[in-house]
Amino acid sequence: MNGRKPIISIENLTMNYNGKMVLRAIDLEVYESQIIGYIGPNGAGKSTTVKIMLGLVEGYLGDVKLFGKDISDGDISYKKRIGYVPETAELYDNLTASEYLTFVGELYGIDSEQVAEKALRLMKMFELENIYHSRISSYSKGMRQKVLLISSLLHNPDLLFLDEPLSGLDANSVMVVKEILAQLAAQGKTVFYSSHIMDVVEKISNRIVLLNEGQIVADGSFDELRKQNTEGTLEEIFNQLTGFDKHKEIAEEFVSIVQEV
Ligand SMILES: Nc1ncnc2c1ncn2[C@@H]1O[C@H](COP(=O)(O)OP(=O)(O)OP(=O)(O)O)[C@@H](O)[C@H]1O
Repeated sequence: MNGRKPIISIENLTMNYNGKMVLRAIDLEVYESQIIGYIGPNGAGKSTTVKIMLGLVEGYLGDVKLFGKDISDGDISYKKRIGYVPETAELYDNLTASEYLTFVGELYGIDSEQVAEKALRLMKMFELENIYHSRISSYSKGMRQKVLLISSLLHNPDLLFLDEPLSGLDANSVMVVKEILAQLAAQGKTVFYSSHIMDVVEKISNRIVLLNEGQIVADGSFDELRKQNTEGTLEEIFNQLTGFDKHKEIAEEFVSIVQEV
């Protein structure tokens, strides 16, 4: 792609859990400034792919390179260039956001005063400065999500992995976060984004990768996917490419069981 080097380069990635093939020879190259919407049915293998890239899952076959270096070569310095927002995070409830974010920033080697100040400024942008010194246990779901997002960005990473990053956010906050991601990408950052919310993926990603049963079954911009498929929305393309057309029957049967009393 224009002679640029890929930020993520995955070749022939195969993963097997106790004899069950979860990833089947995936090839994927991701370039800077791309916002990848990584989608697929439950159990398709999305989290497994991300966890392998984060160095959290071993035992895979194939090659995974981040920033041009093989992640299995023992040098984990690449992790300093990565930010990660997991779907379900272990936030330390008994800490305040100030304590938590300072702690995370220090892990990334940022001076504690500097990180505390940066974290407070970022909290202010989300109108959370008043609770900066309150325990996270008192936060709402959306507030926690914002703290997680801030924590993933404190060290100004080049590659951001996000799992349902808009989960729990109100409509206004969604607009802000979508814009933040777009602007980060415009600055040359790469965003790898897993979500089940199709209309958000449709709008936010400049490239969509659809995984089904451990294989990539579609890869392109939303417009490209729409041209290749007869269906209109991303939700409909998703249904079509994953061979799912039973939502009405399933709902009818479900409701009829509910009514059996
Ligand atoms: N540690 C594990 N041990 C055994 N099997 C696992 C493990 N982790 C995941 N799997 C299996 O691998 C498959 C893919 O799981 P994965 O979590 O990657 O899917 P996903 O696409 O992220 O799904 P979801 O949309 O539900 O989050 C599933 O069948 C799951 O049961």
